[in-house]
Amino acid sequence: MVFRGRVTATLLLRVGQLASSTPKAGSLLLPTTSSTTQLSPRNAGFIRSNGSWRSHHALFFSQKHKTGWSIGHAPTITFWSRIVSLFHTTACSSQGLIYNYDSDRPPRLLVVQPRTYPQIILKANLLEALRLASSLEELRGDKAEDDPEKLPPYMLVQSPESGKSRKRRKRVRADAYFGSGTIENVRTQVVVIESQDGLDAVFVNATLTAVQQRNLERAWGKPVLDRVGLIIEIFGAHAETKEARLQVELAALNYKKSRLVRMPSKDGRLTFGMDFEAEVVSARGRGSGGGRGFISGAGETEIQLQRRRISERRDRLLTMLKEVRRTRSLHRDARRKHGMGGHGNRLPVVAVVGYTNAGKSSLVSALSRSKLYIDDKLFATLDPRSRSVTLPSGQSIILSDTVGFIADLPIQLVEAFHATLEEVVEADFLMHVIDSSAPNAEEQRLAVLQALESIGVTKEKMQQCMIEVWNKIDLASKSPSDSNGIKLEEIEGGDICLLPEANVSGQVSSGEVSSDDDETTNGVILEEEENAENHKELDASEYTSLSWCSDGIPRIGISVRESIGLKNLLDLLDKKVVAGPKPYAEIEA
Ligand SMILES: Nc1nc2c(ncn2[C@@H]2O[C@H](COP(=O)(O)OP(=O)(O)OP(=O)(O)O)[C@@H](O)[C@H]2O)c(=O)[nH]1
Ligand SMILES: [Mg+2]
Repeated sequence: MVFRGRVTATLLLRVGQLASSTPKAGSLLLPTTSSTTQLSPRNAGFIRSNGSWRSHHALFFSQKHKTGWSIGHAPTITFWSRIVSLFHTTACSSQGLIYNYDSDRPPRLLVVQPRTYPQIILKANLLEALRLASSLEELRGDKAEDDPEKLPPYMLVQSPESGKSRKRRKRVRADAYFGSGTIENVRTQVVVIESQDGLDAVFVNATLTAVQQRNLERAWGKPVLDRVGLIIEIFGAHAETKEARLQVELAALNYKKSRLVRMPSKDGRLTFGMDFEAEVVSARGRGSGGGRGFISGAGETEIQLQRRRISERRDRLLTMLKEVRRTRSLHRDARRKHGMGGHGNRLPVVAVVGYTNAGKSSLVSALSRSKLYIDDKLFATLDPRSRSVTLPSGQSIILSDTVGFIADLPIQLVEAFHATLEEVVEADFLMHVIDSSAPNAEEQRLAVLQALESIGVTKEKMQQCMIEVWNKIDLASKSPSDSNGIKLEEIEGGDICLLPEANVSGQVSSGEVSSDDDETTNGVILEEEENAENHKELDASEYTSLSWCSDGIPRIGISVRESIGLKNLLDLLDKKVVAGPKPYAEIEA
């Protein structure tokens, strides 16, 4: 047995060959994927008497590494259990990064979705919001999307940013984002849901300023998470490696820095931080020391102190990240030069990019015949993983699975994950995976292209080095969002609250709530028709063979799940890699 490093951080255990059998209640599980195995709160656990996992950490691991479990022999259990309980204690006390929830009891959220037009985009946005909200729920072990009844309650509300007419747009209220009618409608629903099922927080699927967030929290009497905050929180919950955890913490710090608010601390004193029912104050206005005006400056105001603390932590994180990245970069270079089938030659790297949940990891796994972590949830992959693949011509390449993008990707995450995303910028070729079954596939495609541009991938590189892979063509003709227990028929009225189907009775209250909306429906229909042209459902058969986008990027339709089109894709990739970076039309000519 070998112990290295600090006990609370990482414990490396040499796990012997343990008896392998069906897990029994009370057994301690240890992963045995290799002789040296990392034991952390997420990869060791007990089985309860009813057969379920004792904690979500263990469940997390069990989902992720379906192979390689062993059951410890009885005499070793007491020893191991002490170690494991130590980790459980550490893990169970951990909290969210942005919003202080107990990781053992992720928050129950009410999703507030501002309306977007046309309806198909609203459907897609709402589905995404629900998936984001249930990402934290999944930590409990429930898979909300498998069961519509477990979807969080949601409300469709008037959007100040995308009203039905140009006149209504840009009416975002600087102090509270929404209009007073909408705020009141949400408040009513918060009270109803709270009294029935309990409610911890409200998730607004939009980007809010600190002041807007604080005022909404006051109006609704609940903590409010905006899109950026929730995405960072989900990254935090899914981060596994040291680098990912450091990067997420950095993103959370960047987010918090711009949102320092005054709040009651545990001892009742008002202090600065990020929390519910806090008060935004200016740096000078209410500082505990330093006086006012030109005589200020003696000592440090409270907000300065908090900012300094954040900056110091940020510097520490950056130093730690630098070290972790240096090691990873050395490994990467070694792998490129010698590792996978090379004779000292650098293998071409193909970065697999795309919207989150498009099927990137599934594709890399299928092409390389290896097992990467695949899950039907947003941001399943946070660390780049590389696998080698031999193309039909005999040329070997490295496929690099990457973190997924999302529309309105928080800038804090882009900055923090800079090094991870650098792999994409440096890659020789890009394989852009698109979920062709998504109702807003085209919007997702554009969001990814925009994100790629923002991290430094030039348009020229996209045209010369990219292949578009339209995945999930087995689903493209179905409409998955319709079967998710989401009801949208009633969106023509005012703000509506919809609960998951099992609870809907008596809760659909479009007639009872007041509305900010003073529009006639004429404008809606016209605009929807105009836009609908651009958002036609995809016809799967269109893409089963190679075709070209208008900008010259080759696109091909596949289904990883049904193994359709994978051979064609390899042939296309082969052509592209052998020809080198040039527009596909030139390769064909
Ligand atoms: N129906 C269908 N499902 C697929 C296909 N390819 C992948 N999936 C499913 O899509 C879900 C997401 O797959 P992943 O490979 O984890 O997606 P990803 O793009 O790596 O997602 P992130 O890492 O979260 O960004 C999983 O449930 C897969 O089983 C396909 O061709 N057809
Ligand atoms: Mg993935």
